[in-house]
Amino acid sequence: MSVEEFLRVDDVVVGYGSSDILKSLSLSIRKGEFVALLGSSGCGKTTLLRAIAGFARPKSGAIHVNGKDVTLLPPDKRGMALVFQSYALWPHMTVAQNIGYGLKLRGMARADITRRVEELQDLLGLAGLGQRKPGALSGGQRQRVALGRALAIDPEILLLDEPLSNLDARIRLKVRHDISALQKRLGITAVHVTHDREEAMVMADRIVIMENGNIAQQGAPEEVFNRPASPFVAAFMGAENMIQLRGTVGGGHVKIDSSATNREAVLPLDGRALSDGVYEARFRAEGAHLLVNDGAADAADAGLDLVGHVEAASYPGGTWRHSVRVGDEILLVDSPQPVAQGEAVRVRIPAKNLFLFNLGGSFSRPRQSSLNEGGAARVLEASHA
Ligand SMILES: Nc1ncnc2c1ncn2[C@@H]1O[C@H](COP(=O)(O)OP(=O)(O)OP(=O)(O)O)[C@@H](O)[C@H]1O
Repeated sequence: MSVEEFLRVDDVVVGYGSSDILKSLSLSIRKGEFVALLGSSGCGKTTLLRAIAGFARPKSGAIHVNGKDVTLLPPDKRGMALVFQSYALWPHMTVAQNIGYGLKLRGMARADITRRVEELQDLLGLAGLGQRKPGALSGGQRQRVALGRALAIDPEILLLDEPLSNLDARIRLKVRHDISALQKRLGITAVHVTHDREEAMVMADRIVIMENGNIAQQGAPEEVFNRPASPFVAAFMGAENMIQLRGTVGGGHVKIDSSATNREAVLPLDGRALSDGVYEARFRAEGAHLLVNDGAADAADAGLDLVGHVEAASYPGGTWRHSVRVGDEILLVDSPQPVAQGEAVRVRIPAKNLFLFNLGGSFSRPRQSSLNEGGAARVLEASHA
């Protein structure tokens, strides 16, 4: 185990009954690192968190913390704390009693518990609320009490299972910030499960994108966002516009053949692993420019031009969003100005905003990634490590 690694998950297989959800998954996390597990519903994020916490026993593989094998240790012997989306606070206990609960279980002296609870209340902006019951708190305050209860036991590792998903948008931003600041200040290693891409981007040092019980890609937020390794990751990171192109590779460039729906383009390969053939191209609505199709020469910078017409425009705020028909595809493209329905347009995608992946076989319409199928509510243990 290298000094860098603090939490290591080695080839774990975890399943329920005969079906394996995590299929030989490995992951290592540095001390003090904040890792977000991101992925579509049912891909195994919570299962991984539960395995780390000790609530799901791997069929094979091992989990180490600071060099020690914890695979068979019960949850309360792992130096970890888990915070759920449902706060699971004791309704009959006060804020102070909830926060101090784990310490009482551990037999800490009453005066020490009082001191520690007060410290945590101050740290979490809950000073003065110690005698309230959870029913008399806002959602954000309740989640901070849950966090306080988790932190009271001085965990080395904080496991967060969508702790913000029950909060309204404004409070969510605040608690998001609070958790990040606290985690950095205390130097705790954190693993955070979320569906929310932006939340993962702003909170995490590293994002781990999961797909069907495997890791599809991991890296710093900007790396995963700007250099997705697969169509799935690109789509998951918001590049949901998808078209097919044909091209050839040579001299550090990829030459995109012209077609009924795109002009010829020569783009720098820029590290893309491509070979001649058919490509799945992906880009974000905000990554393209919408130009009235006036037949003007291409701009000097490398990019791809698609040709189509506007089918609809709406104003979600900030910029106008257009549905643009390009051949058989409907693409979403943002623009600071509205463009009228029926207008012929060019969709210009700068090379750096275009994600290209080789497609095996012939020129056909690939299956759309289904990112958020399912979504059935899960029932989690209302206990914490
Ligand atoms: N106790 C269980 N018994 C049987 N199957 C389960 C159990 N818990 C989870 N599963 C299944 O394991 C798979 C992965 O579930 P998991 O909760 O890890 O996914 P997730 O990525 O956290 O999903 P979500 O984002 O919806 O919370 C799903 O197909 C789920 O139905």
